[in-house]
Amino acid sequence: EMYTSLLNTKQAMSVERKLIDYLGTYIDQELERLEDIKRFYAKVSSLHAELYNSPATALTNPLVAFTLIKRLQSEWLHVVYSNEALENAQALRSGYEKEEADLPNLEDLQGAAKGLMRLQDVYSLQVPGLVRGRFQRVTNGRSVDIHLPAVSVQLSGDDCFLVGKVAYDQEDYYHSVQWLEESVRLFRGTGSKWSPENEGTLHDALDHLAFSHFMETVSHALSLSQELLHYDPSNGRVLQNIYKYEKLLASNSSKSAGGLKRPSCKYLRTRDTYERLCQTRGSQPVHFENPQLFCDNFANGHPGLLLRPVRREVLSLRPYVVLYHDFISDSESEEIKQHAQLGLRRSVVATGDKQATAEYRISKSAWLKGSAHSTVSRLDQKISMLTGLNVQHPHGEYLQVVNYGIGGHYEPHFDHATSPSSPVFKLKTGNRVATFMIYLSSVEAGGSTAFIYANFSVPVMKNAAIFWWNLHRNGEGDADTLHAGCPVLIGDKWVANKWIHEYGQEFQRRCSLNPEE
Ligand SMILES: O=C(O)CCC(=O)C(=O)O
Ligand SMILES: [Fe+2]
Repeated sequence: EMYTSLLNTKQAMSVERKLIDYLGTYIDQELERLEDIKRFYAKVSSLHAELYNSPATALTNPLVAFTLIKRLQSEWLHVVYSNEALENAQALRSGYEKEEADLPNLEDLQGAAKGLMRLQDVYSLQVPGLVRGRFQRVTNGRSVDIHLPAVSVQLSGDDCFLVGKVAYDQEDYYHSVQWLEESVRLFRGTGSKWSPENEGTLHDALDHLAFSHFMETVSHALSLSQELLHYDPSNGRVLQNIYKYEKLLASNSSKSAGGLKRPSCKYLRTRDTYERLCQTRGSQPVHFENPQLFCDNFANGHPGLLLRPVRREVLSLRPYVVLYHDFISDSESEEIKQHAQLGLRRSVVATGDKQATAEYRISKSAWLKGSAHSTVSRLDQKISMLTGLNVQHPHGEYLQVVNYGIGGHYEPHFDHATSPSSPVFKLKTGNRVATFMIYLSSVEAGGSTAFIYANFSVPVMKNAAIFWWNLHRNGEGDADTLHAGCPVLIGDKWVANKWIHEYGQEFQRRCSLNPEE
């Protein structure tokens, strides 16, 4: 699952470098082989040009006759039945096979394509812009670059075909139409010139695009007719049409088609806010408007922090969210990422009493124990000094280091358990009362942490950390903490989570029966 973490995608780059070397060797050998064949061709054809005028005399020379017979008995045979082409191809293939275990699989490709479509949606990016390597949005009828990446590439007709096909196979005609339109445009532009690397052709793209348009139109027709039926419930003609449209859709689709709307609207209730917060950071906390939001140098009265207090910024009171600037140093960040590398596995989420992967959390994560790494244990101490909380296992979970991949994200969620059977309770130290999250990297664009109901988002700020309470003082989950990691638009985002549990904090955070606190 190389698309779920940029670290793995980086490793893919070195695999391709090796493949480039194999192909280079192959081309050299094939050119040499063709040179040899050309030499034979030139030899034989020039002999014929010389002797053609007088073949009868020429063959009276036994040397000429002998070489003719030899060529026809043996030389041509060797040239025509040479194994060299096969041997060269075989060498190329065996090089490729050596790397096969490290190559992305179909799931990676589909995951990467879905990542692109996610970025398209969340950041309202235009497909024609993306295809030209630009990150653009339409504002007041004009395409505006929302970010200029340091490096970029243009996509080919086949690249777009693939993204469109991934959408198509999911019966997501909203996306397939947009990507296949671009594919058709680009394939037409190349005059259907054959390329050995391509999977699709203009024909394939047209075929898939036509069907996508058809499905889109029928479902549009269906939704318009349903609206009409709402105003005119006894209209028999409309009823009949609806029946026809539904039959058409059902015969061409296993699920009911999503139609013109964007698919996967599980989070529809919060989606618009989420996307707005990802795009614009929402209505950011404005300190002068609310004097209770402030910045200070904070030592928490702890001797360990007195000489080096941490710059604290209170971002929100409900829920209570604070940002600690420069909580960690560059070298500590690098060390943590280094330690985590080998342990990175696809991130999971709690579903019932189990842990499972999910589309709504695309990243890889690793757990680091303080007892195994002195940097981690120093961070634990510093978190403890700042928050006054007991973060020792099992009162705090091990440090979870997360690396996001292509369009990697974590859709709106709670960090605390919302069901009594949640795996969070396995530690037997209660629910996750607080979250301390450290940003171990910066990003070029995207990837903010969005607090949906609180209506603000925190941009990725390298070495800073945010802290918030997940639970009210009465132990109930605080619904206002609903938050998300926005998809990373450009960059390599790393965070580390320290989840602190209820038990062990009884004297640091007193409980209360007041559900407001
Ligand atoms: O990456 C982020 O900004 C948020 C991550 C998060 O909420 C989590 O890992 O629980
Ligand atoms: Fe979270």
